[in-house]
Amino acid sequence: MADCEDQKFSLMEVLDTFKLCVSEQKEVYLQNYVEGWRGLVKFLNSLGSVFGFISKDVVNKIQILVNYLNGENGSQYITIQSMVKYELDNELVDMTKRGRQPESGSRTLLRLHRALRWLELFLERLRTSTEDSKTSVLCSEAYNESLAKHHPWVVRKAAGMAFCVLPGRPAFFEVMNVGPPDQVVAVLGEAVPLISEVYTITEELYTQHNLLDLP
Ligand SMILES: CCCCCCCC/C=C\CCCCCCCC(=O)N[C@@H](COP(=O)(O)O)[C@H](O)/C=C/CCCCCCCCCCCCC
Repeated sequence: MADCEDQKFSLMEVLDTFKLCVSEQKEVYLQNYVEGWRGLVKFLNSLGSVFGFISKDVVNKIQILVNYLNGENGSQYITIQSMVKYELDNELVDMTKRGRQPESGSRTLLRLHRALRWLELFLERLRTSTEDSKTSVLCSEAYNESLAKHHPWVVRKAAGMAFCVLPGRPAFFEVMNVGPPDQVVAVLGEAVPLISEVYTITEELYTQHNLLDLP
């Protein structure tokens, strides 16, 4: 996991990983999903230690999923669909409160899934932003519309403080390593629907199995 902490972020790489996430049957490959998040963590790490508590949480969740993928039942974790089926069939998911199975793949992925919605909303705002837009505002609007409702006060407060030190839009665009702003906007136009597709497939799966409130 240490290697994903130092490498340079590339939006194109993240995009390519999310492209590979969805099969023709509209299943989501867990390995690619995790790789996509690894790429995003690189970006988070480039923002400095203020974002360390967020990065730590994501890395921890990635690691839980990687352990399942590499574990003895790894073949059940190839797609998000097979993971959910396997864990439900084998009563590996705590449905009402955290107990015997506090870190099932299904509940761990749900946390990243909620964060993916934040990402979708944030990138769409970034795509349609103007030169004088503030990334902290775009970020907190996207957060309040998605993840915030799942976080306690103290986490919301810490997140709000971190948003205040986000770099401005030009620095943000530069870190993406895509090229001039019009190219960044074009790539964001490609990225948002891809992320949205992964989000929608997962949301439908979790709705179908009544898993959207896993503790
Ligand atoms: C091209 C531009 C790219 C932008 C790339 C952004 C990269 C962002 C990478 C990660 C985003 C944040 C992911 C946050 C995951 C949070 C998961 C979660 O909800 N965890 C909480 C619940 O977990 P359990 O206790 O139930 O296991 C946990 O309590 C949260 C802890 C950390 C706080 C999370 C705050 C999230 C703030 C939203 C993201 C801000 C990132 C700003 C970077 C632009």
